[in-house]
Amino acid sequence: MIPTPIVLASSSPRRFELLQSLDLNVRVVNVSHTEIIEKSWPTREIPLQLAIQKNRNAIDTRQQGEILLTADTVVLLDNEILHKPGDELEAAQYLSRLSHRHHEVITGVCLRTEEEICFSTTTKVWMNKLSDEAIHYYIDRYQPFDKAGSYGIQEWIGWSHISRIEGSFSNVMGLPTSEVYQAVRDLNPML
Ligand SMILES: Cc1cn([C@H]2C[C@H](O)[C@@H](COP(=O)(O)OP(=O)(O)OP(=O)(O)O)O2)c(=O)[nH]c1=O
Repeated sequence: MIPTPIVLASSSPRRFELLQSLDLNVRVVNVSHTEIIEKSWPTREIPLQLAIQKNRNAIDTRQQGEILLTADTVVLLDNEILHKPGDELEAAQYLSRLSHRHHEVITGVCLRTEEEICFSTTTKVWMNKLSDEAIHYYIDRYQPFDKAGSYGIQEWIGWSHISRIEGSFSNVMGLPTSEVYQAVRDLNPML
């Protein structure tokens, strides 16, 4: 396999690990991006638009052949976006809203060389009932303030309280790996 160089403009350690698991050659560049959500965007399109916005705003240090990759993950519940919680109270509110029902996780991804491939992927997630005790235990121990919807499927709460998903697991963690791999191949036929 020819290691295609990916320039990851993201501060998410999960995205870095997931890309590395694809045996791709990844380097990370700093991001200092403020997300601006425009009112005209349909709710379900927000993660895609944010991924595109992050891509446009990233400081482009690409060498020839490198692919600039950006992404954005949100939780969608009752047509409302749950981003990262601002504090413990909001984290607890999000988790009690997610308890005992299903929701969607949408990740927008944007890859750019001379061409651009941008798309979004949706995963449905079924959360069991979360007691107040479980919610407070999870927030205290795992501090999920860097996670959309205040939870990590890859952490205790996911292993113990998520009964089912429909779609990609890695998408919930921040990157739909098989679709990213296909897009990388489409941009680089040498792979
Ligand atoms: C729902 C869920 C989200 N997440 C994470 C993925 C993302 O890192 C984060 C959502 O925040 P994002 O705004 O998508 O990404 P980020 O701020 O971490 O990184 P950057 O904008 O620099 O690329 O939530 C999990 O790790 N597990 C989960 O189960």
